Amino acid sequence: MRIDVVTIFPEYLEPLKVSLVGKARAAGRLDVQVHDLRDWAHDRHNTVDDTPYGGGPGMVMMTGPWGEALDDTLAAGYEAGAGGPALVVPTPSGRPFTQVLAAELSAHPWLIFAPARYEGIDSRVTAEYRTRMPVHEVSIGDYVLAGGEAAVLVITEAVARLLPGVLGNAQSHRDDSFAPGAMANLLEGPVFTKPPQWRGRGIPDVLLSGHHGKIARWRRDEALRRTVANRPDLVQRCDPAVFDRRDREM
Ligand SMILES: N#Cc1ccccc1Cn1ccc2ccc(-c3cc(N)[nH]n3)cc21
Repeated sequence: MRIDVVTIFPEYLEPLKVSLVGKARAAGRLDVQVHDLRDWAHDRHNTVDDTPYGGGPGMVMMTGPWGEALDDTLAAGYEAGAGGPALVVPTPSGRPFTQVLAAELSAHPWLIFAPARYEGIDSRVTAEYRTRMPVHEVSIGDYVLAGGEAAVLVITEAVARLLPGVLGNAQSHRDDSFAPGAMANLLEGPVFTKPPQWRGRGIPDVLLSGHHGKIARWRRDEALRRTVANRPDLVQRCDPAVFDRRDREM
C-alpha cells in the first residue's frame, strides 16, 4: 500500500516512522510519503486559508493550494507506479471510523490523506476529487479536534495492521474485538502474565488449569461482562454462541 499525507504540519506525522507502521515501511509493505501543503501556497506568506463566505468564525482552507498539492501528489504516485487512489478526509462530520471501515480502506492500494486545520477545507475540493476517485470523509469519534493529523495516525495504524504480513500470526487481527467471527462485538477481556503473584494479587485459577474449554468459556464470560459494562449497545450484536454455558472453544 502507498500512503500520501498532505498537511501543514508534516512533523505531526513523525510517529509513522516508529512501531508497527515504521516496521511495515522498513519491510517494504507500506510506502508513506508526507507533503507540506505550504509548498503549494505561492504568495509571500504561503497562505493556505481565508475567511469563510457567508461569514462566521474561523478560517477555511483554500482550494488553490489543495488542488495543486493533490494534483501533484497524484501525478507523483502514478509516476511511481501506484494505482487506484482513494482520498481520506478526516472530519467531525464524517462516517464513523470502525473496524469495518478500516477493512474497507485497507482494500485500497493507495490512500491519500487530506487532514485539514482551521474550520476545514473548501467543500469544492472534495467535490472535485470525488469525480476522480473514492472520497472517504471519516470521523474518529464524537469529539472535535483542532485538525485531522491525529486522525491520520489513528486510521493509518488501524489500516496498516490489517495489511498482509504486517501482524505476525501470533498477533493476528482475526481475534480483534470488532473483526468478524465468534468474538465479534465483544470487548477484550482481562489479560495476565508472569509473575504469578504481584502485590498480593494472583492469577485466576482457570488460566492455570490447562483446560482449554474452561479457559475459553472464562474468557468469553469476562469479555461479555466488560462489554455489558462499557458497551451495552454491542451486546445485541454478539454471536448467540457467546451466551452458551458450555466449556468449549469457539
Ligand atoms: N473540520 C473541522 C472543524 C469543524 C468544526 C470545528 C473544528 C474543526 C477542526 N478541524 C479542522 C480539521 C479537522 C479534521 C478533523 C477533525 C475531527 C475529526 C474528529 N473525529 N473530530 N475532529 C477536526 C478538524
